[in-house]
Amino acid sequence: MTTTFYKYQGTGNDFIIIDNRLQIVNKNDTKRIEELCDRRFGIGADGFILLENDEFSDFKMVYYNADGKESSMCGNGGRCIVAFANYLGIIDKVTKFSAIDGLHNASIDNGFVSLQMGNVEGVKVFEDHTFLDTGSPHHVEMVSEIKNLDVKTKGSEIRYGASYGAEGSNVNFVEPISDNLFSVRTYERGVEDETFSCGTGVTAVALAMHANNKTKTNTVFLDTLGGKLQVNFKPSETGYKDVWLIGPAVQVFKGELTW
Ligand SMILES: N[C@@H](CCC[C@H](N)C(=O)O)C(=O)O
Repeated sequence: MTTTFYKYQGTGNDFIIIDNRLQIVNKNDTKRIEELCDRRFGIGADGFILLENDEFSDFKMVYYNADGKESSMCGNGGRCIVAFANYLGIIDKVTKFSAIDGLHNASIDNGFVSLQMGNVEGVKVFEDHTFLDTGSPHHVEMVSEIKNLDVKTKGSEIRYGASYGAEGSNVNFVEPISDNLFSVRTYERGVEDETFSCGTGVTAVALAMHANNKTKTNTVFLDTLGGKLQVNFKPSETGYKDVWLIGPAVQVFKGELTW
């Protein structure tokens, strides 16, 4: 069967997106999804996303990592699917959609998508790193000379390290540029490599920098390999609330694929 697919990118984190409102995709075909995400034998992407109907909101996002397995929340994917829903005419400028971690408010203006992330509780600050869940699990570690870091090697050691067990964690390295701007590089589980940007990752970095008193502002800018993102938040009694991830989401091309 032939299906139209769309390629989107959000600060260089790239996704294959399919309108699956008619349930045309075999969601258990892990091997096919992995093949499509392969950069040499497929279309190439960090993740694969289905847009589906939802009973309680405008649409549902189903997210798979490049390894073909369904995973936890994807912030950049969330921003891209909002742009896709707007392109399809399912939504106008403001929406509420459902993802694996619950309902998300979002809006789109001039190609920029603001996505409300879930409240974050239980930020764990350790001596040399911070761990928190922003819809996906994130290890945040401060480094110097981030430009020269071997993110793939160092990230995979931590991701597979004893403390994160079989589930693993995404791993973010961060270097302050000023008190509200941080340079970030991320190793993503399920891609098993550095990606150009990770939305739940930069959200985790912004909150971790606040929890560690590295910033005093509630608006933080993050420089990634693929561009700049903004995270707004408010401290709550148990963590952070009103957390918003803001940045561009771009349709790159569309094509046809067969299942
Ligand atoms: N790129 C994503 C994160 C996707 C999920 C992650 N790889 C995981 O499995 O935890 C983002 O933008 O948040």
